[in-house]
Amino acid sequence: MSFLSVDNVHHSYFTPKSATNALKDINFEIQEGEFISLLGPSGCGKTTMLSILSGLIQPTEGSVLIDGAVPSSLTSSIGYMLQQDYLFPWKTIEENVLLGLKLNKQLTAKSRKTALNLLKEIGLAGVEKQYPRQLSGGMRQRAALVRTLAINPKILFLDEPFSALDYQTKLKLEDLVFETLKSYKKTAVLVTHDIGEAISMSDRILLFAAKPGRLYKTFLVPEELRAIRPFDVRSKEAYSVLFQEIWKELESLENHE
Ligand SMILES: Nc1ncnc2c1ncn2[C@@H]1O[C@H](COP(=O)(O)OP(=O)(O)OP(=O)(O)O)[C@@H](O)[C@H]1O
Repeated sequence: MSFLSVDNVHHSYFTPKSATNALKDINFEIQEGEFISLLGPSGCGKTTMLSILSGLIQPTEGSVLIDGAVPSSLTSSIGYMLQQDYLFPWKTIEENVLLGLKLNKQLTAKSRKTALNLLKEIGLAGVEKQYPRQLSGGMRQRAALVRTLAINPKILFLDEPFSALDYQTKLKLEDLVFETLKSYKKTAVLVTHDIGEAISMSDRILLFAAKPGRLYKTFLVPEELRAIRPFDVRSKEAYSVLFQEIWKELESLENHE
């Protein structure tokens, strides 16, 4: 059995005057430890898919199972990393990082030590007593990642977590997040508009199309690219080949709109 399964999911948004078919006939599976990207044009249902996977909304039809259970956004088995870091400005980095543990009643001497060690591992030693405003955007996103990992979630949902960062910081953080998630053997689903980011971080890419939102095509990232860090992936020939292939599919989708 797969770690995560999506069976015949449909989702529509209803307003008094209209109904939007946001997702139609979605079926896919994810294995434990896999890194999957959801890629596609604006409005193809990526965010809706992520909200359904994380239990934030219920699909109009169909079902999702994660580790045998219906996902719930209220459990600590699901972690998020979003475009904004959502650190509390009045709390120190240490307090922010430990907050999830506290709220989930998981804060012990051991879990505290693990979280603070992770902060060091991720290059944030010495900022524990500082406030978010004293840190750069990239450092704040790293702190947000530690806060997410501290609760030891079974799966992480990453909703364009690098899109608000400058290009250099984004590339560095892609490497760091990739290496951290691989070393902790985490399953992850990334929503992105960036083909390069999807190829360099993922094991598989699910390309969605719009109107109605649907899973259009799946791309398996070649083994040789999966074994190396994202920055190095970008200089490989297999990367350029896959980039062109996905680009052409996106262009043909736009021409059919
Ligand atoms: N709360 C809502 N009410 C009504 N329609 C919605 C709602 N949220 C999304 N939609 C519609 O559902 C469709 C899918 O939207 P969704 O945000 O999931 O796509 P997306 O691929 O994440 O887009 P983007 O890349 O622009 O963020 C779009 O047509 C959108 O307008």
